[in-house]
Amino acid sequence: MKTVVWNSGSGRASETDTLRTHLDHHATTWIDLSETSDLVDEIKASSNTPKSTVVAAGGDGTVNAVVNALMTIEAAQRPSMGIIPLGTANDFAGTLEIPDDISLAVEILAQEAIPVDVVRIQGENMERYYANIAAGGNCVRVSEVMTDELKARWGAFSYVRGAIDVLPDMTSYCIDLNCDGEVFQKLDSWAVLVANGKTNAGRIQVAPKASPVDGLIDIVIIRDGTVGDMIEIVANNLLGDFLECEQVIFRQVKSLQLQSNPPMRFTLDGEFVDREPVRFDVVPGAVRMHMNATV
Ligand SMILES: Nc1ncnc2c1ncn2[C@@H]1O[C@H](COP(=O)(O)OP(=O)(O)OP(=O)(O)O)[C@@H](O)[C@H]1O
Repeated sequence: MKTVVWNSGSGRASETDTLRTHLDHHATTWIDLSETSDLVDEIKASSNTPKSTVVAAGGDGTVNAVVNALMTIEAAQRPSMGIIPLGTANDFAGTLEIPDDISLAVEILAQEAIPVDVVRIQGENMERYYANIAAGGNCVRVSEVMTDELKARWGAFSYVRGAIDVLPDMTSYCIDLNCDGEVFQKLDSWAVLVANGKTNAGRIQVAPKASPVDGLIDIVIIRDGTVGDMIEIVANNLLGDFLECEQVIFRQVKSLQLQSNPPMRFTLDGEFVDREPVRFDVVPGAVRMHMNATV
């Protein structure tokens, strides 16, 4: 039994009809994320056994919504999860090596589901989950300047183009961190990434060593520096070894506590969160996902 959560606002939503032709014979319930007022209730009504599967047919925002709904279901009853990458960037699907081609992605749904980590994020009166990456600080400002027009014009380079726009006006955040007991105080920083998946903002490798099945979150802190330092980080990021840069702190941990002045805003799986997170914890193997078993 399958429930498909699709999203008429996702980048490749026009291909949902093709997906229907592949899945309709599986007695499938379809829920449009942008129409539903209570995704949790609808999922619980249609898929409430560990033998059922909830498929997120959309981008990272849709994956995020499904993960949060599934985490409200007791672990022993939690359905497995599949992903059909019908979004624009589909960063988490990329980490799980799920192909963009719909018929190939549907074939992956038949593979055995593997327990995948998710991350719990907490702040004042706020608790939620994400699958891929929480990006805070100036990354959020880059996301803000990334208009649809800029994305269409610059494609895969739109994030670099957005970073160049933000460069002259970067905010410096003074942060205190506790990474599994290792304490850092008053670090002047530009950005904090807390990663379960490897890529963000359109397949940019911001956490190349992250694995969603290792029981750890990858913390990447980009320290405050000069414009030259930032250009070096971006250039090394494109070449793939930026974790070695002097301006970068990299840790793999189970939990992170964070305080920032000024308060640091975050995006979770590409969507803005309105409250400041203060704690991140990996929840190992929380959701069984159909994926390429070699990941
Ligand atoms: N939980 C949610 N409820 C309602 N709408 C959502 C939710 N999450 C995301 N959206 C909105 O749905 C739209 C599409 O999101 P989605 O992330 O699935 O596709 P995308 O943006 O094309 O893909 P990607 O994030 O991979 O680039 C966005 O406008 C997003 O703001």
